[in-house]
Amino acid sequence: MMLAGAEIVEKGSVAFKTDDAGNSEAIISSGPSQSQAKGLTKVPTKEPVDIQFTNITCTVSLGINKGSKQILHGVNGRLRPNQLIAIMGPSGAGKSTLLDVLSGYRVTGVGGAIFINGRGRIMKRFKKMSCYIQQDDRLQGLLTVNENMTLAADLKLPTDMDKYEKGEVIEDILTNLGLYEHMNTRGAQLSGGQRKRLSIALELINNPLVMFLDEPTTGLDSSSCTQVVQLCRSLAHQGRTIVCTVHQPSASLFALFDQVYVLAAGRCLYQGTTRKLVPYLEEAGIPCPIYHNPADYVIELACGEYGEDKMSLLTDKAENGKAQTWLDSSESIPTMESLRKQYPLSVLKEQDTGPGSEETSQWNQLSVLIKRGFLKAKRDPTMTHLRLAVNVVVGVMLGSLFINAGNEGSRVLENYNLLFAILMHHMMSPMMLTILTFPSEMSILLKEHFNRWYSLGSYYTSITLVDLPISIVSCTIFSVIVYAMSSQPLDISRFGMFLAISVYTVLVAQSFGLMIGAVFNVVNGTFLGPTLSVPMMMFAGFGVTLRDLPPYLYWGSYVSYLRYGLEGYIGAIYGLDRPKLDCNEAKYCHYRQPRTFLKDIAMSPNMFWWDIIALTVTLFVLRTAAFLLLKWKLSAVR
Ligand SMILES: Nc1ncnc2c1ncn2[C@@H]1O[C@H](COP(=O)(O)OP(=O)(O)OP(=O)(O)O)[C@@H](O)[C@H]1O
Repeated sequence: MMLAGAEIVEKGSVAFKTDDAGNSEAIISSGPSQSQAKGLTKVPTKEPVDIQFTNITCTVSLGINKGSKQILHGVNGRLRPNQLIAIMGPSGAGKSTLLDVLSGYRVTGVGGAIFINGRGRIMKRFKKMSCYIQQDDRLQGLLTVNENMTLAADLKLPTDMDKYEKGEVIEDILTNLGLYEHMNTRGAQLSGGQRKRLSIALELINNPLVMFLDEPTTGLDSSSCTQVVQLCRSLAHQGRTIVCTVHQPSASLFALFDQVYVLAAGRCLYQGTTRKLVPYLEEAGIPCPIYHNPADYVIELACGEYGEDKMSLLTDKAENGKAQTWLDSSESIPTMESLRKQYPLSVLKEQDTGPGSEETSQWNQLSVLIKRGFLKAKRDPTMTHLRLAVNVVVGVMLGSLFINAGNEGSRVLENYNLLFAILMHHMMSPMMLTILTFPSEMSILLKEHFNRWYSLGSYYTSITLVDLPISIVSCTIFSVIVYAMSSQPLDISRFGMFLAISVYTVLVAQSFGLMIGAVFNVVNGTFLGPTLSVPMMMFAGFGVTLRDLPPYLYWGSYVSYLRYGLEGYIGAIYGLDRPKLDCNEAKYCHYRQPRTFLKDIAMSPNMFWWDIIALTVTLFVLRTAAFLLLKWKLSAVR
């Protein structure tokens, strides 16, 4: 039991003091890193945001015939402005779920009501004033801190602001967050604490009034934890409502929060100030032992270490979050009605008539995203450098293996194998590269799109446009090498046809990879990509000619883009009435006449333009399907 007047000091930075009336209060001494975020000059000028939530439930489906699971059981609460609020609780208590629900990130299976300044939450309006920073730092690792900030400013600040004004905002934020000295460090090279601060800095650019942070201290050492929480505290005291989930804070860290919301198995055990937690527990008849960190004690209670009955006792006492007696200045907390009067609808008119879902126009988003895409491509060793290198190496290898096979009548079958090998190369490398790299891009897309940086349409168009020149350049390098080394006919129109088919195959394969990467994770995608490509190869007309395909399987040749690719190559190399081939290397030269070969493989040399049309339609269908799947995925994860 805590004695009146007793003082417990942990790590020299915080003291919990109980006065004669039994009120406990945390005293923060000048611990480390008090200097962060002394105050942004660009403080909120809009009204602070008061959040109230009632009877929040969240149920998730466990799969077909496996039923469902309720994570949140009708919790209630009040999140006041100017407060740094911690959602605490043992692992699995539902902290992240509650944060997902409050931020609007999770919508499926959610019940209850959320009120913003006394009115029912309208998501479009709420998203304009809030941001959500998830646990894993989803940053552009290839870009420096300054580049990350500049691009975010270009996407989130009005386009009529000049670069000097934007620069001032960036400087202000970076200086306050202690990142100014690391301006030129790439995201991937920052420490955990710096990455966390950069995640916060990026969202601060458009000055949100409400910030949700999922476990901002996880994985950080105690000094970085204090820095990050100090920073959040300073930002909250500038008029923001900041809500974080935390696992088990030390006493000193705990004292930095203004308000705590304790969850246990989806129910609220306590909602109130950090100072009032000890008296609350005392009043409930389960006092915090002396020399015990109250944060640790309440988590132990929430874990059920002192019995299930204590948990129910606390849930009843907190009325599952309805009780507001333990909040700061509880007697003067405005009612919903008075909040509505304080913020009349006419005040909201300005917010509602502002820019649409995103801060800037689609054109601006597209141009900024293209700029970012090219910057990343320039530095990305996998997507660009390795891709170019692979095309050169594979080109030289195939060229050496099939050297001079293109104009020799006795080596026509070898040349046919070469054309199929080229097709495989153009199918596998872009498809696998996309399947392997896109899921990591996906997590960044989810965060940035949710926080209204840009629309999905702008993002999708930008990745398509950025990749196009890289695909064309690498394909051209490969084609020149292979075409020359294997001595294919020296005719510019034939080479043009060969190159066009190659580029189309790369683009179609990449779109196929994008469809898989948008829906599946790396492991499943790596399995599915090659597996689904096998039927495409079967129906290409290479192993089994199109003539020999059973009639009931003929449809397969229409959906296989490899069929159009192979037929297009044949048209380019052996079509256009190609004259007799040389027969220098063998006495018997069965395929001296290209016509004989075309008859044997059952392919028409005059289908080139049909093949191009078929590949164009396939490309359009797959690109549209990938976009729709991406759109579905963005809503399905929520
Ligand atoms: N989509 C889901 N399907 C099934 N169970 C889920 C799903 N999402 C969350 N859960 C379960 O709900 C419970 C609460 O999860 P949540 O992530 O909110 O907990 P938490 O308190 O944030 O935990 P931690 O501190 O470990 O991150 C956990 O038991 C989790 O397994």
